[in-house]
Amino acid sequence: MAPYVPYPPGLGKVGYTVPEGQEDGHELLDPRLPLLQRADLKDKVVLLRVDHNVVKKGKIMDQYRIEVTLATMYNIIERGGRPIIMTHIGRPYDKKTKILSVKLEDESIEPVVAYLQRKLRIKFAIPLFHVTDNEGIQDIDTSINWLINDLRACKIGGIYLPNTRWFAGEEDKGEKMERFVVQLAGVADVFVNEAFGSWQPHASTYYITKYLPSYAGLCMQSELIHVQEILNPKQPFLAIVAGAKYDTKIGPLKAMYKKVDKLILGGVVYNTFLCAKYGVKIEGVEDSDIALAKDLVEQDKVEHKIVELPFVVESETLEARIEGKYRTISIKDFTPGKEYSYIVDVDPSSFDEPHVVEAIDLSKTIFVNAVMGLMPHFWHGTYKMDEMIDHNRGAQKFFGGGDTLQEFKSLHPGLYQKALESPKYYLFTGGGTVLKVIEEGDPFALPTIKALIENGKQYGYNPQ
Ligand SMILES: Nc1ncnc2c1ncn2[C@@H]1O[C@H](COP(=O)(O)OP(=O)(O)O)[C@@H](O)[C@H]1O
Ligand SMILES: O=C(OP(=O)(O)O)[C@H](O)COP(=O)(O)O
Repeated sequence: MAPYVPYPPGLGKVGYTVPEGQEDGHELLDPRLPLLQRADLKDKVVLLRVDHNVVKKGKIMDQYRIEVTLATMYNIIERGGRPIIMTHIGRPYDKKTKILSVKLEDESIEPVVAYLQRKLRIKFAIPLFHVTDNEGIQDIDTSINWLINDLRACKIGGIYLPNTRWFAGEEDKGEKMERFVVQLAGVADVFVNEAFGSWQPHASTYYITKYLPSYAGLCMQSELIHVQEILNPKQPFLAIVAGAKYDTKIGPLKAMYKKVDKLILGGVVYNTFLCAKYGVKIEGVEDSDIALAKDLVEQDKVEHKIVELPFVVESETLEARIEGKYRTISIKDFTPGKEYSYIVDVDPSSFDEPHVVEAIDLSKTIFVNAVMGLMPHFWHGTYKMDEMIDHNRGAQKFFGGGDTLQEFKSLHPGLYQKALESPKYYLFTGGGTVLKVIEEGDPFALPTIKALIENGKQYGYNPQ
């Protein structure tokens, strides 16, 4: 049977709850993208990939990325679908060492499931699979069939799979991936991708679309619409990029450089840039990473778009903020070969420098994927940055990234609440994904979205 349902007569083209013509930005979606609203869900087991990557050390840090997926869950259940949900938490697989380490206490989905149960008052089952510390989970074993029977019989509200990155096949490109993805496809009838933040082509985000009729969820659609405002920004356009995920951010950052009028860097990204530009050595920054930042340095010698934050905080330890063991240093004192301990924050006073104030105040669009310092101890730079950005009342402000949103919320709860309601702010669930969209020049060229479009072709999706 065709995996698509016609639009119900007399009701909206997009969703059957929203009258035609009133859908927010629907015309900005690629018509080839199969939409959740068009999926035939009745009595189907729906494999739902979300980005609930909100757990650190066993605790939920910010529920936002769970909350924004509730509409899709409701939609699925209300239309007769039975959900199996999955997300990744953290980065258990180290690409450099190629070691997968399962941290059962720290990176389990259990806190997310507990939250969902409290919030929705329905029961979720978490299947138990054999897991080892360094090899993760090899297989979805057939014991899951008991739970699927219960799911179909509505004895449970949903199944929530273990952290997708604990499965040996999730980030593999070979036989392990093939086995995992076929097993995943075997438990469901339909796949829905709601994980805007998870653009990396892994088994649960990308390869799964080769096997099941696949659709974009409601939050995914909204993000794909809004990210186009960054592709066509009002100028001057300022991007502030910081944080720790250097390996996935550095490539897209170079594309971002071409798009912006000004760029401010912080976190590990800035440390690496400083090493590449000034020839200094900073503890923890690897030579291979510095090499990747060299292009940016060369490009900036010509275009001068990077607004350097002149004062940074050096600390002898990463463990805590210990009086006497950290100090503010000026990049004016950098000379080639000079060695520094960890650089863990930008000093808030950097944001009082006239060239920095001007870059922020004159911008009409500001994109922020930036935790400026090592949390939780070195929050001062991020705190000041958020204040300075809000000070520019006229600019359209886009914050994106799990940690970026989490810190924004915890450092400025009032401002964060205001941002949720304000037309001047938009909060993206993924920061790296926004950078990736800029690199691709098109949100529908994200690997995960291209896969959904391909899937639509395969199954004869017709947007009319
Ligand atoms: N100078 C620094 N050294 C080490 N870690 C840092 C530094 N600055 C920021 N971080 C860390 O970066 C993390 C956020 O990075 P990332 O995951 O890339 O952000 P996002 O989720 O917003 O995209 C935070 O946990 C923070 O502690
Ligand atoms: O936190 C995320 O991205 P983000 O740090 O860009 O917000 C997503 O969960 C993606 O995680 P990944 O970058 O480990 O694939």
